[in-house]
Amino acid sequence: MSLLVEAESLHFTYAQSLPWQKQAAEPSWIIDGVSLAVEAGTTLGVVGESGSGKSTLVRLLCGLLAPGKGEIRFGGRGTGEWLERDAREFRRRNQMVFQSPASSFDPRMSIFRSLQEPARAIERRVPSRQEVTGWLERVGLGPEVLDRYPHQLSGGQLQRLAVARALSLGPKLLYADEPTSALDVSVQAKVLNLLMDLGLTLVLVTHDLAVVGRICETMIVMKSGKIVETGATADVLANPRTDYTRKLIEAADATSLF
Ligand SMILES: Nc1ncnc2c1ncn2[C@@H]1O[C@H](COP(=O)(O)OP(=O)(O)OP(=O)(O)O)[C@@H](O)[C@H]1O
Repeated sequence: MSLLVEAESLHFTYAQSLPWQKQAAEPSWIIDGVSLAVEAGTTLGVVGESGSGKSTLVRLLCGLLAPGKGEIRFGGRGTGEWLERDAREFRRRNQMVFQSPASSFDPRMSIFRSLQEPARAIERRVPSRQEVTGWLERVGLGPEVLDRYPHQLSGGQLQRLAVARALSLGPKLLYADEPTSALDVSVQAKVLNLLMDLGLTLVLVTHDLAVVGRICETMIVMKSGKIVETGATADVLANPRTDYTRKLIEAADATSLF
């Protein structure tokens, strides 16, 4: 067993007091003492009601936000140290796919140019058309999309392209924040199957417990910035220990399309 990500007693708040304001003794934390571990090659599901801190937690784990207290380690090394000494390598290994495929792409750039961007920015090189076409194969798209612009593609195609772009740097870990919630039901399953088949370590934020049941080995349930339940997905779903989780499961059963 090898742990890829470990977080210990993470705390975070968006509130930043100005120098002349008195610092509250203890701020109200948006992420409030979260500890977790993600084993390499597995999928962790992050669920919880709206505003419980799921997206904030993911942004902390992938280094887009810095914790107020606590520690995050990636491959055994603190993210602070990664970002100070090897920020590019850290970014290369940790990639994200966001909820809204349309806003993930610059409307003024062709898809070809957009897909070249991470390699230009992180690896300082310009990938060839042939190389980019190879990335498209992995997500089941043909080269005809390369000369199009985002508005000329469907949400499902754009989300596949967002996955292709995230994979272009050969990440170790993919964070996917509600990657299918902006998509039609008919294409949700396709994007999920794609994520499942990648064989990568995946942290998946979703409100859809049916999806977690299908593709995540372990899960955490968040409420008000805290983890209220964690464990093997099958155990948590079969024997929820809190009313909160039970209600999330009931709500999911009522709306599940799987
Ligand atoms: N940039 C920000 N500045 C200030 N507060 C924020 C910011 N982003 C999120 N918040 C607040 O932090 C809390 C957690 O938000 P977060 O987006 O992490 O929750 P979430 O569980 O992902 O919610 P959802 O399921 O609705 O996306 C919320 O109270 C939210 O209003």
